Amino acid sequence: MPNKKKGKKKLSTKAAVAMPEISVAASKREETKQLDDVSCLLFGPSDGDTLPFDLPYIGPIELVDQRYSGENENQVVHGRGLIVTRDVLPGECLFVTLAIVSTPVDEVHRRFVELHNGEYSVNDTSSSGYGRELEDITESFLVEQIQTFCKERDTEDVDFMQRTFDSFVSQMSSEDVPSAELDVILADVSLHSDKNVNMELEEETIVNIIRRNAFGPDYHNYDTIADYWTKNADTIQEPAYNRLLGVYPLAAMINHSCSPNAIRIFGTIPASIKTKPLQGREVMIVHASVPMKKGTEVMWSYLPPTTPFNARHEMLESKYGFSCQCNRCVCEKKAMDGREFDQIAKQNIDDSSLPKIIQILEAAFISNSISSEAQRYLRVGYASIYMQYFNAALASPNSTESNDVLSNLLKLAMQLHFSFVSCNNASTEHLSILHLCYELASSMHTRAMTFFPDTTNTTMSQVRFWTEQLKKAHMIRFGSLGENLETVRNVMKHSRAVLRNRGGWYAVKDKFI
Ligand SMILES: C[S@@+](CC[C@H](N)C(=O)[O-])C[C@H]1O[C@@H](n2cnc3c(N)ncnc32)[C@H](O)[C@@H]1O
Repeated sequence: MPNKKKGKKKLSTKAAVAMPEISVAASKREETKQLDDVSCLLFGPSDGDTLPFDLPYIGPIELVDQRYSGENENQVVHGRGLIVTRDVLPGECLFVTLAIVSTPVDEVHRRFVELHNGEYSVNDTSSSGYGRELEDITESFLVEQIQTFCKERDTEDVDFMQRTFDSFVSQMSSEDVPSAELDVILADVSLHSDKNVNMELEEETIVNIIRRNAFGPDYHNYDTIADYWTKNADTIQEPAYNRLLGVYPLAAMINHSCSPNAIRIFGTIPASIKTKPLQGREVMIVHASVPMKKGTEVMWSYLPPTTPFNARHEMLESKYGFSCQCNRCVCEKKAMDGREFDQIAKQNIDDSSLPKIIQILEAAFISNSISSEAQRYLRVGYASIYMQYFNAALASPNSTESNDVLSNLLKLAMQLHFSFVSCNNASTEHLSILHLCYELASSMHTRAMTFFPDTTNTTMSQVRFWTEQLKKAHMIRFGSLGENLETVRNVMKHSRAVLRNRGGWYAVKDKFI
């Protein structure tokens, strides 16, 4: 994406191009009622055939363009981006946007199986190694779809998706797109196809656009999905996702921070609803994950938050072409200053050495007088080690030994939880930690009931504490979900099932029992 010049420019809000049924966003933006409950996009509308709100939903956000004005040469610029137009609280919905192209999971699965004729050389324990191949199939499928859109744009009856798509491609493939056209993306409606848009895109250009702007599976990576498919008799029973890769133009305007303030989930508009162009389409729902002051830029993380500093920088440079200057990076860089945390964390780790390594890490944070803010950021970067430790503790056979070990683990877990709250609140990895802590606490409670009945009050309050934290994190990520606690419970069950049974968050894929 071009970062041409520095400075910041707020865009004017022109009326949206008139589009039947769904062209409501820009012109009505000011009066739009805050959307709190998106559960109908996750579980279907209660009346079965109407959505209780218009889509796309544009909440308290505005698009800004930092490419063209040049006020301050030293200012860090991210190109185009979104800001909030008022103060917002965690869990508030910022927008719901529709995918303009996506790769339905059943079609990708069909191609994957076809390629192998249903035969794979895998063993039961290790990763199947088919992840890269699955990614290629998915990506080329998306390229095909985009090429089809490009070809069909000249026909008389160009539909809503094609117009939106034209607009998106024009924004992404040219260095010189006038700012005013950004309103089109914000409104999720499109330029008219007689605009000067180059649709003769090389495959390489499309792949570049996809790699920087399409959104892949949320809880998973391609390896875990390929593993699941190759080891489960070619079925895609109960997929936790309907598409593997999707392009959501408005979401593609969001810049990266390693300590983000927004979080996304995906949903599907039920096929049963009456509004035709929307039926069955994929949506992305974005919520604030921390409090934001009016004018703050909306940012999320392009990488798993558990990636340590050096690895994050390499990935952001090579894939997105920028060096991150977010608060977390600045803070961690200062704290690291020649210290070897990475070396400690990279030691040959087996289950028995985990407590020692964590002890050394924690001691190193303290002995080097690392600020508590930096400690939290660093801890999140090394969270995989903590997860491994908690998993190992859970996996150990029931014993009559005292609950002290588990209780110390929960103290550590608490620190990690608070670190996620101030660094990557309600992220997939945060939810994983919370599910795990809940299991640790339950396991402590079960042991206490059998061996230490005097302590069951304490252990029960631990279970309650972690249940509450789980609920809170889910309600930030998924929104208020109405007033129906059953919906919240379902969402918690869903994330737990995805993470636990279907090889979710990959850093814990081998265990998480
Ligand atoms: C998905 S796009 C985000 C929208 C982009 N700013 C634009 O104008 O199209 C990703 C690109 O935005 C820029 N970007 C995102 N986050 C950034 C950051 N923290 N610092 C510098 N550039 C960033 C990079 O050029 C990156 O390849």
